[in-house]
Amino acid sequence: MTGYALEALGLTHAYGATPVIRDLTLQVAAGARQAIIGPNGAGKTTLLHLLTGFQRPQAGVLKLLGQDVTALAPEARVKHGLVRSFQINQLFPTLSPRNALRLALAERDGAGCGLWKPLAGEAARDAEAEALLTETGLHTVADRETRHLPYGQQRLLEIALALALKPQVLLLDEPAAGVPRDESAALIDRLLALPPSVTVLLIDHDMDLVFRFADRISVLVAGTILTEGPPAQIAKDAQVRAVYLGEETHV
Ligand SMILES: Nc1ncnc2c1ncn2[C@@H]1O[C@H](COP(=O)(O)OP(=O)(O)OP(=O)(O)O)[C@@H](O)[C@H]1O
Repeated sequence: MTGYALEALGLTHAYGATPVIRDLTLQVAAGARQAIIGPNGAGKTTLLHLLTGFQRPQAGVLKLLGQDVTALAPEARVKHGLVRSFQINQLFPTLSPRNALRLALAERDGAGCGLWKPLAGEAARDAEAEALLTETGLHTVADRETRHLPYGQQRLLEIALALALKPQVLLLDEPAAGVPRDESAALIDRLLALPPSVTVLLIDHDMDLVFRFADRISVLVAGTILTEGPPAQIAKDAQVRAVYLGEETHV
């Protein structure tokens, strides 16, 4: 065992003849709060697709808890514990957080349908749903229709749904994007309180969030990791500053 929850070793990916991810190596220690930042077009979305399995690398290996998962389909990676937070447009707008979580938990356990195993494990799942509601602070709005929730709470529900899948590694793709300022502090507090047993890899543009959340930052530029280290080191890195010079975000 290497002590890494997630390892991408020599990943390479091109769209047609254009290489977008170039011999990229990224190692995320078990229990880490690691972030990937990078300017527009650096390859963050492509990397996310390679990690989740929605795209296949042309070269390289992806390991989850030391096990090679490069050939696994997205659903199989989820079963192995690599989970990406759900996207808002995948939420059922008329379901409440409580019912959305119950549904996700039943689906996870293969109890979503089939009359022959009606209430199997239901009480345990209900208790799990309540725990997730409390953990994400959604217990106060547990029975409101999702479409009526403030946007920050909708994004928390995405994270609760991801946690329902019992991730070993949780991938967060811009979890605070579009969340109004007055709601984002509460969202960040919840992210900071995620269970320490879950390794988190955050991919984001939002420097306030990244620098508050991460204990390690990897800087992706032109498809490869330019540099990485603790936030204080990245903040004063001349190369990183040069990459962001002229952009609105300040490192
Ligand atoms: N499906 C595609 N076909 C061809 N080129 C693509 C495709 N998707 C992305 N690209 C190109 O690959 C490069 C990296 O894109 P990607 O979206 O991965 O970067 P990003 O860091 O997520 O960018 P942004 O921060 O702007 O979302 C860009 O030059 C982009 O134009």
